[in-house]
Amino acid sequence: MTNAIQVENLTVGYHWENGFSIIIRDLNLSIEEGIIFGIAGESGSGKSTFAQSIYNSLRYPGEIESGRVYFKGNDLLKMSKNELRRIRAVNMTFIPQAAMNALNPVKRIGDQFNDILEAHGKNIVEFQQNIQDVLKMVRLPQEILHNYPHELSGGMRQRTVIAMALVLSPELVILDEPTTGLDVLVEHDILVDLKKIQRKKGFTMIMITHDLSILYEISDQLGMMYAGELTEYGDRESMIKSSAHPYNYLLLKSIPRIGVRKYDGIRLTGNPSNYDENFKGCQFSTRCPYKTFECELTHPELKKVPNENHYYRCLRYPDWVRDEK
Ligand SMILES: Nc1ncnc2c1ncn2[C@@H]1O[C@H](COP(=O)(O)OP(=O)(O)OP(=O)(O)O)[C@@H](O)[C@H]1O
Repeated sequence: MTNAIQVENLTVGYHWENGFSIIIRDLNLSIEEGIIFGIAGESGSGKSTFAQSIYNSLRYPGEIESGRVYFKGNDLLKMSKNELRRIRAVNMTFIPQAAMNALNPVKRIGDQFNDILEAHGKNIVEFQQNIQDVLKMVRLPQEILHNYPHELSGGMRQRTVIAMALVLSPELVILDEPTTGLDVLVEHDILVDLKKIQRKKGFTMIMITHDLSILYEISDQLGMMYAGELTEYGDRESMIKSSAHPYNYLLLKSIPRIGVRKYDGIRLTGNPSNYDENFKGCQFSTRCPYKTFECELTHPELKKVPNENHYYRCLRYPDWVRDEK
């Protein structure tokens, strides 16, 4: 299996008046080509920082302290601005949070498509068919090319942004909360369509969202982020059937399901915290209902669930599962 992207020992933080705070510590992850990899976690866990870091688009006060991010064998973090410009949109693309609000308000959509093509030295006439194809894929009428962004609904603007990101057929698409601000049905439709497009085109998709239910619906593999660390990641089925980390388990339990009696077991309480450099134990232990004394002292190493493509950082697995029962 070839990797679309390989992240090694990534440590990222933000400068502030009194120093530098680490937000992501020593993160390692390989994402296979051609899959949808979802990343979930509560607000502030570092998902956006991670996405911007692997696209090498993190700006001050953010700074990548160390690490490597290999894409097609090259370390993205070592590339010059020109090299990055060459591969962005063409080989890999990033749809940041609230991207639909970043459409140019005074330019027609068609002209904005043309700007992308021009910026990458493509022949605008030759690529008109590509524009028509991607609009069809995201289920937008060709007429919107004559519209200004304000003439479109939020859902249509978001579909437009996705079409623009796909027009040059990138191999890797990173989406950060692609449907924030849209109503639930529109959000669901767009993400289901995105999965269909991904399957048809075969690109690798990394999708970040706090919406665990949709993430579990569309991802092939997924990871849970907590305080700047991946607490658990792996194949979707294994993550659903046998959560190895209490964080994933309790978040899954918190998803309300129609027709299913309300879960009345142990719940996730407390607020998420940032990565705490001075704390040597498991970052989740301050909220973990299954913790023991040891969890507060020892940082859990990454372990593998036997016979599964499924990894976790928990000192108490599988003991905590027995406690739950
Ligand atoms: N521009 C910034 N300056 C200083 N600190 C920042 C900045 N952006 C993020 N942070 C810090 O990094 C932490 C992680 O932020 P990040 O946006 O990566 O989290 P997230 O998981 O994507 O959250 P959300 O789901 O709310 O977007 C924040 O809690 C904050 O402490």
